[in-house]
Amino acid sequence: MVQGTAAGDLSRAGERDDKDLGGVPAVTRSRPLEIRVSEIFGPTIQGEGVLIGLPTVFVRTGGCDFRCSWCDSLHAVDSRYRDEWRPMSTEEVWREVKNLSGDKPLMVSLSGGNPAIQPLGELIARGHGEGYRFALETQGSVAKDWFADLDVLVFSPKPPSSGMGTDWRTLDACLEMAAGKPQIVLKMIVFDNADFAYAKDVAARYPHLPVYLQPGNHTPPSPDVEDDFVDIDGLMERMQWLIDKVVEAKWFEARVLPQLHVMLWGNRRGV
Ligand SMILES: C[S@@+](CC[C@H](N)C(=O)[O-])C[C@H]1O[C@@H](n2cnc3c(N)ncnc32)[C@H](O)[C@@H]1O
Ligand SMILES: Nc1nc2[nH]cc(C(=O)O)c2c(=O)[nH]1
Ligand code: SF4
Ligand SMILES: [Mg+2]
Repeated sequence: MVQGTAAGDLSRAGERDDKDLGGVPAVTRSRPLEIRVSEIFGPTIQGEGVLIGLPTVFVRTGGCDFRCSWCDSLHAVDSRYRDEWRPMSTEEVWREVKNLSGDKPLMVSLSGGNPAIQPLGELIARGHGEGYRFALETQGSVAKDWFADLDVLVFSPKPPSSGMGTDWRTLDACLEMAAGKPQIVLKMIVFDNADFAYAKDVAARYPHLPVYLQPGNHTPPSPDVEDDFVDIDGLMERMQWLIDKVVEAKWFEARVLPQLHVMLWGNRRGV
């Protein structure tokens, strides 16, 4: 299907492969949009945030417009690993999801990398037709019109420790795109006091959104190292510190959750 959007339209960023001549598409797209996939795995449990514990298949897309200092999924971010990423049609991704779930509808989590830079609208429509549900994890740096078709949208704006900035206009645009159907939540990673203050600021800006706070994993995996060491004691200390902060601030609407999959399986991929 031809996506007839104007050049520079943020809602379609990353979906164009036609030559652009001053806003006039010179080549009509003749093949379906392809999704850049790093890995598809599951069912496992959702380890983070509002859907924690729910059996889920993950579609992790390749490529990200951010480079967080502590990213735990560099194999889906750093272009050094792009040889591992597969361009797949919606139908191919869909077949793999169905195969993994044994044809029984369940929650599909779209993560990455930044899945918002991939053409996922058709996949969501395809899955909905068969009773599957879709959650998206994104930092809120790219807005897409298909956000409105999701079931759950997890915004994870990045705190100071990540080394990334926040473009509030883009975050606002993402929220506007998603207005209506999806359940929208904030999931914020906290490593230190500055991150905690940032999380409070974001929550104050969007007071209608439920807040999930997640202690940062200071031992994220390196894609080049086999050893998947995780400092669980350190994670639990940070978790307790974060709970103390929440209680001290009387922030009684916030929920504090660990990364359950990291506690269970460490930094292993595909779980
Ligand atoms: C790998 S990201 C992919 C989706 C999207 N790019 C994003 O950041 O929301 C999925 C989730 O993992 C979180 N995350 C990444 N590295 C982490 C770390 N070292 N400790 C805790 N959470 C982390 C992100 O903040 C995000 O909420
Ligand atoms: N079990 C499990 N839960 C997760 N929640 C968010 C994940 C992610 O990397 O996006 C993730 C993941 O990789 N595994
Ligand atoms: S935005 Fe998400 S995937 Fe991208 S670098 Fe940050 S944590 Fe990793
Ligand atoms: Mg992860």
